[in-house]
Amino acid sequence: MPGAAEYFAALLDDREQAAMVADLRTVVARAPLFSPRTRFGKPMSVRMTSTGRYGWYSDQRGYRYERAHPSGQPWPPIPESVLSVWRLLVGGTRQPDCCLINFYDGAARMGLHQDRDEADFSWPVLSISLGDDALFRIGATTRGGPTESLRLRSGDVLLLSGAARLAFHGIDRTYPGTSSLLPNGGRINLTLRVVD
Ligand SMILES: O=C(O)CCC(=O)C(=O)O
Ligand SMILES: [Fe+2]
Repeated sequence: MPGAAEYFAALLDDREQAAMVADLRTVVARAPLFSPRTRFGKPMSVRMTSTGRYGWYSDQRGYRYERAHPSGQPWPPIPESVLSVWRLLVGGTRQPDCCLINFYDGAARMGLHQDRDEADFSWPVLSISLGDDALFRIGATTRGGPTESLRLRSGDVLLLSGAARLAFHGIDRTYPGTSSLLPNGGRINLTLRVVD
């Protein structure tokens, strides 16, 4: 893995994962999942919503953070079960402003991209995987370089900091049926970021 990408395999035990999923159920009831569009107007295969002061959003005007869900309601607060992982790995000096919730059904994927809609790249990006396994690919900070693949499993946590903060990364596929955490299957990824 490049630079300072840190991988914590099975950091969350079954009980912690189940508690997180219960919290996320409450979130999605208030701020339903939606399919953002790319700048070309094509709906993304991943459905998403957010919690925190900001939510990540995309449409023909491009990638950005918004203060409200598309419904107009503010995003729900980031669940404590999720914040505690940030405190453990990043510390308590600052909280994340956004926890993006990505939901992948069996066909969803995410192309190689950098996370660069934030103001200060000295804060890491923390990513939590729940549900079905996924094939994560990570490369260098320039497009087109060599990449490495890693199978992310439920309860795994990834921290992209330092040289890895701007590494290109994406999800090539998920592996349906590899986890029983989510009753209807699929994969959830939580991405915590400091925005401004
Ligand atoms: O699903 C993942 O593991 C990665 C998600 C991601 O890269 C993002 O939302 O920016
Ligand atoms: Fe990303």
